[in-house]
Amino acid sequence: MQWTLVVPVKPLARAKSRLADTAAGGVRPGLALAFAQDTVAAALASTAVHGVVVVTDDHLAGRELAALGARIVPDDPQADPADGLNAALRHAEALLRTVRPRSPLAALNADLPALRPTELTRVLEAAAAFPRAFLPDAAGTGTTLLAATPGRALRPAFGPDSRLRHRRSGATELTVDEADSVRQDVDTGDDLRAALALGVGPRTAAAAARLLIPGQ
Ligand SMILES: Nc1nc2c(ncn2[C@@H]2O[C@H](COP(=O)(O)OP(=O)(O)OP(=O)(O)O)[C@@H](O)[C@H]2O)c(=O)[nH]1
Ligand SMILES: C=C(OP(=O)(O)O)C(=O)O
Repeated sequence: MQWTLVVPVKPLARAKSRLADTAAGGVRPGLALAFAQDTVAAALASTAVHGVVVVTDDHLAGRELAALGARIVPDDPQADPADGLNAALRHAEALLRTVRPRSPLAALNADLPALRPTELTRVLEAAAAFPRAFLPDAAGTGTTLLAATPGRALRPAFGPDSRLRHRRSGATELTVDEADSVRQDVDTGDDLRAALALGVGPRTAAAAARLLIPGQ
């Protein structure tokens, strides 16, 4: 099964607020962009991925991620800002259904800088067995990937406690061995250290080196 992935990217100036104690305001946008670049590059390298659609209103992120091979669509201009992420995913899903109605679709967070293509392939292959399925994040309360096979709606419920909400929505919780890099989202300084220990992509490695080693 060849998946289309939808990767949501919040405007970089507002991104990664929970990393404030690790990265100052001036460097956070660049770090968030590096996470998204490494996530999208790894996703495009998965043999189970047909293409990546980035949903974002951020012009710089759109330009840089298009350069990697992603297609860019804007957020829903009518959306309630309180539900920005899920509204953006539903909007991209609706657009995609008109272009590729029979494609399996998965939403993937943009903050997975350690993502390995082979591990993503493993997760998508597991998801193919269920109408809707999701992967909990490393912290155990959130979600990093939500998948829907052809003919099924994603029905995204990302945000605080999304693991519970996705489970209650009837999606199957995936248990996949050797998929730590797909679970390791980065919201906090501890998450960033865990991702660095797993091994991050080149853009995050460069951005983190500037961050953690002053003067470099
Ligand atoms: N297109 C789009 N993506 C969003 C929006 N809000 C969040 N995202 C993306 O959704 C994923 C999870 O985002 P959040 O955890 O809500 O935000 P974050 O910037 O990663 O971190 P915090 O600011 O610390 O909450 C990331 O890939 C974000 O870039 C939105 O309003 N529009
Ligand atoms: C939006 C989510 O991700 P994060 O952990 O980045 O808040 C989520 O887990 O549903």
